[in-house]
Amino acid sequence: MKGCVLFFADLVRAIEPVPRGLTMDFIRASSYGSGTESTGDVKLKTDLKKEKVAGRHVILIEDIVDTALTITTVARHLTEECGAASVATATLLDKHERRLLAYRPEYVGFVCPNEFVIGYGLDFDEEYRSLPYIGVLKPECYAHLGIAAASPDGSGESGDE
Ligand SMILES: O=P(O)(O)OC[C@H]1O[C@H](OP(=O)(O)OP(=O)(O)O)[C@H](O)[C@@H]1O
Repeated sequence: MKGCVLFFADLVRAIEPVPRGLTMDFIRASSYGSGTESTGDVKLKTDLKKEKVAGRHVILIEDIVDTALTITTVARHLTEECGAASVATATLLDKHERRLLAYRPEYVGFVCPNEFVIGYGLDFDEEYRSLPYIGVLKPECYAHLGIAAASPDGSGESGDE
């Protein structure tokens, strides 16, 4: 939820004409600890009422789809537990090279290279979310965690060290 809040705010204000019947809600889903890799254990926290979702068409707004563990978990929750009529995803960034689960978002802003990106909502250990742009985190910022730099070819080896 925190990652998408800036994109969400800009996106909904750009929809013309103002849609009738559009309602908004939030699900907090988190699987990243203090590192750059998903823990794979996606936890959902929400007070979304099933009756507000049942039978409705839902568009999930994401800042980034990476492994797709998060979006798959949220989409499954909305369909299987809340009874949504349909679920589509609009993501600002699609880092499809790193998919662990097959998932194709219906709406994609930009394809994202396999770099650790921060800003405009995206964080590293909760920092940098407020940057008004998206940037690539320098590997030296997370080298102390023993994490290999991301690389555009997905090998985990950085070519510019
Ligand atoms: O496709 P995935 O590998 O699951 O990664 C994408 C998710 O990771 C980030 O959330 P994060 O868990 O860091 O929580 P946040 O929104 O609080 O930053 C991002 O906002 C997506 O929801």
